[in-house]
Amino acid sequence: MNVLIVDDEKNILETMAATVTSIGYQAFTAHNPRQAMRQLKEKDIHAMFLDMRLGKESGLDFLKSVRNEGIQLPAIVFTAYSSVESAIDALKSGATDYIQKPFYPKDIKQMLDRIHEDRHVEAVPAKTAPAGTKKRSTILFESRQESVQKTLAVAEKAASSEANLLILGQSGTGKTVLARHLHSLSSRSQEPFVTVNCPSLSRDLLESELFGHMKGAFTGAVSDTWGKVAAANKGTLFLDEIGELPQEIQPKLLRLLQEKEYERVGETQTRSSNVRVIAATNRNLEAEVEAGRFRVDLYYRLKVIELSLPPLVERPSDILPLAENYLAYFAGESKRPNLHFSQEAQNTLLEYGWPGNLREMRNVVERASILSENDEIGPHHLPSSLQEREESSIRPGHSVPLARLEEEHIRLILEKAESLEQAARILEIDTATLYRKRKRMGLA
Ligand SMILES: Nc1ncnc2c1ncn2[C@@H]1O[C@H](COP(=O)(O)OP(=O)(O)OP(=O)(O)O)[C@@H](O)[C@H]1O
Repeated sequence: MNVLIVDDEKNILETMAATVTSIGYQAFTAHNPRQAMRQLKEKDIHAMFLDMRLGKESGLDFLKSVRNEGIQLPAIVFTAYSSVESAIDALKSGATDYIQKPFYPKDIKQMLDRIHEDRHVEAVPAKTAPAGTKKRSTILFESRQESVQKTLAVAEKAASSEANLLILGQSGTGKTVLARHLHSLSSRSQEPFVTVNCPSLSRDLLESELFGHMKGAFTGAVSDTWGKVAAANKGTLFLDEIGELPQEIQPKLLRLLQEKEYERVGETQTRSSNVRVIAATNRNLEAEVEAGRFRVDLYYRLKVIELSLPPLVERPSDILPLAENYLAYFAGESKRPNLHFSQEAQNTLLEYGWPGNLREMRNVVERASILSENDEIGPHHLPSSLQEREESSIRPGHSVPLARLEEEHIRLILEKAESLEQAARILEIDTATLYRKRKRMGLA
């Protein structure tokens, strides 16, 4: 991934370039808006770090002109000035995120890794797209699976309400993508969408990241700052991995949700906020509540509307459409429009358990599209983990009685599922029926 750093200070440019290179990405630098614009137009730049102040020129004016040129790459703005206005201005001028100085290499790494992962999600070319070009995307908000259709229908209705939303699902099932989608469908879509990743910071830093702090509030608090609650004002605050929210911060978040009020760390003045909260978790929050690790009142505040994204293994009828959609994207990227899966490859995709869910599938399809030497993707282009299953002679189309096929299918699903209830949902039969079948088959 190619990263452009735009700053008028030579030492920042050099340090940032060294940091970006050490993370494993390619760094390009520019001292002023003209140099930066030239690089954006001439090179294939995938992400940009930009200072608010570029000598006498404004970084945000430059960002606006970049957006006016139709260049849509992710842009992160350095804000040295600890005012909430600067963060909000940055987001309104088209910044994807902002980062306050001083920052650490791990902050840069986290941001770049996220952009790298989202690159195909956004599917936005860094260079100006000619007018009328259809934007390709790997994202598919359609499903043939009834459970997902229901979730998407509720999501569409809930998007326009002001209710807090809780998205549940294993890692890689698309919680973040859905949260962004909900924001884009809401009346807040023109305002910022701000993400806070709850487990990535220590308790103190997370509290300050959320609410901001006053100079001297804790060791390392060298200046006053505003947090992401302030930056998300009028927009959406996305709390990722909410199940990891430290217990000390939970009452403060509850107050924000209930009273729409908060205080910066180290300050007594109460501030009011206008944010809509979308939270996501891959944990069983109900169990966290029962174990006393998550406040029950906060849980109920967050889950006014709950949206559950099932693991891919519970969406068997979506496996091929999703894989085909990814393939169409990568085929377009590599200008090989006839790229397709062989029948055998399709069977392998269908039979795999997809523990990494949609994220894993996208990576598998991207890899296969790179490895295939001609237009057909065969099973040998798929990672060996997809083929490592017990070869069974009991398969559809083989000469086996129907009852044996049913038995084998139930056995495999029971092996993969986390509970009898989950297996019953996948099989679309009720739990009692599955219980009886399992007993009869001697699998209990
Ligand atoms: N609706 C979708 N259509 C196609 N691909 C999707 C969709 N949603 C998610 N993905 C793919 O899955 C990847 C992971 O999505 P996302 O980050 O939203 O998952 P997550 O549930 O938030 O994961 P984690 O809990 O690990 O943060 C995305 O980068 C994208 O490639």
